[in-house]
Amino acid sequence: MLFNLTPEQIRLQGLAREVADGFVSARAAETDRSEAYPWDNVRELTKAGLIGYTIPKEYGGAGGSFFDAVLIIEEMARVCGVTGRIAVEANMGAISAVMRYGTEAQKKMAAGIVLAGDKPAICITEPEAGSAATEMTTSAVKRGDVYVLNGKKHWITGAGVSKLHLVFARVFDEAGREQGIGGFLVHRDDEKALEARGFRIGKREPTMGLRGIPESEVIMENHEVPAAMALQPPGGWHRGFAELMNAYNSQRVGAGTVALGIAQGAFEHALAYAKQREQFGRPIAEFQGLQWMLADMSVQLSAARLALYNAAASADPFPDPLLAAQAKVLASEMAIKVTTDALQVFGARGYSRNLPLERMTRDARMFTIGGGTAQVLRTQIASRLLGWKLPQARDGYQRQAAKLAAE
Ligand SMILES: CC(C)(COP(=O)(O)OP(=O)(O)OC[C@H]1O[C@@H](n2cnc3c(N)ncnc32)[C@H](O)[C@@H]1OP(=O)(O)O)[C@@H](O)C(=O)NCCC(=O)NCCSC(=O)CCS(=O)O
Ligand SMILES: Cc1cc2nc3c(=O)[nH]c(=O)nc-3n(C[C@H](O)[C@H](O)[C@H](O)COP(=O)(O)OP(=O)(O)OC[C@H]3O[C@@H](n4cnc5c(N)ncnc54)[C@H](O)[C@@H]3O)c2cc1C
Repeated sequence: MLFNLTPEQIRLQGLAREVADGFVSARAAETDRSEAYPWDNVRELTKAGLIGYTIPKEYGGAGGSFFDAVLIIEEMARVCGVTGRIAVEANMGAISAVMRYGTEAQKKMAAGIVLAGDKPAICITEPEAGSAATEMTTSAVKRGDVYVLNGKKHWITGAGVSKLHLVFARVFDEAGREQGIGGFLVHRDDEKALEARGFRIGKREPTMGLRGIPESEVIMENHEVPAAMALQPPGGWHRGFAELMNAYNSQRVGAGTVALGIAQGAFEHALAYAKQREQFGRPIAEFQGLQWMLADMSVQLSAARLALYNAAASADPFPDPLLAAQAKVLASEMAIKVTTDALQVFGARGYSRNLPLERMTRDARMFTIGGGTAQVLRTQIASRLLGWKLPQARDGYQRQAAKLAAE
């Protein structure tokens, strides 16, 4: 075993499994069917201390590591992908960026919101800036002691249920000069009041899987954010995007872990069913065709788990970008294959909505897209392996040369 869990981690994993198997599992099918946010699960996780587990002790959390969070997430996702994703955003991504880069006041505010049961929303993607996130046009213009935000984000996980939002925007100073990309904290405590101040939730996407959590637009029209709520990483605005994305690597590992958990859950169902279902007068597990499928599933699960654990353990303070991207590509592609094969083991029953296999297959499909597509992450991996910048815009290399010449 490459990773020996500490006694505390074994306890944490056991607690997470108890909550997952004892409470979350029973509500997973209904969460998918109703497409309603599973507030009961959130309450149960909050009660167990699994929401905001990575928040430092001085701000009221357990001071857990990203590795600890991965243990929690895998257990939740094994039975319910949506709850796995909630555990990601309540421990990684936006909250981890605030806890690292925020002012005292920002940290206290964010910790209080999350520990009360909120899963923050991270608002990066725009209709015209998906993979090309640096082409975002949402602007934050300084005016006295506020920043005025204008723009539209879409596919924002939890928009409409989340209270804390970390909005990425292009920053301009009072003279209209561009400074870089930064983060802005918006607390949606009073929905109506915030709407009146130009921050509203737009239309919800009807999604293929992970249906219990909304994916919606976030629209900002002259929304004023106090300058005290600007999240400026230490390198300043011009390093803002790079440093915020560095924090985001934690969420990439988290997303990969949800994929792992879903696949692990599907595999466990398939293993049990193969021993129980009989055809030709014997258990289908006696057929070598299925034995090798089960063996391959376990091989892929082990590889993805090791890559994710390794990426999580590399955190200093955030997971290494290369390890995070490699682990997410491996886990997300593995989960599509493993859930599909697990469904196959069930034959027609797997295709029925009466069993969880079809839900797991739909849920697993997201992870080669959200959090950076598998294609874009491969380019990031290649860039770091080669030690080269690999600009993707047609004039990228010319722009790079001009920038170097100007420096
Ligand atoms: C980074 C990209 C948007 C490509 O854009 P560019 O080619 O314009 O940018 P780069 O020159 O590659 O990067 C600029 C700067 O940032 C640094 N960077 C970029 N990514 C990382 C990272 N992950 N970790 C650390 N640093 C990073 C990069 O090194 C550059 O810095 P230097 O100038 O070299 O010092 C594109 O590749 C990309 O990542 N697109 C995907 C966007 C994405 O992931 N969106 C996620 C939205 S949230 C979400 O989907 C939630 C779903 S979930 O399941 O949780
Ligand atoms: C369920 C779900 C939840 C999400 N949650 C959030 C969230 O909470 N917050 C948030 O900000 N965003 C979120 N997203 C958005 C997600 O980050 C984007 O979908 C993703 O970054 C890709 O952008 P896009 O969908 O616009 O695809 P595009 O960028 O339009 O890509 C389309 C296709 O082209 C390929 N492609 C694009 N550029 C390249 C390239 N240079 N090289 C090779 N191939 C390329 C892509 O891989 C993809 O196959 C979520 C998405 C999903 C599906």
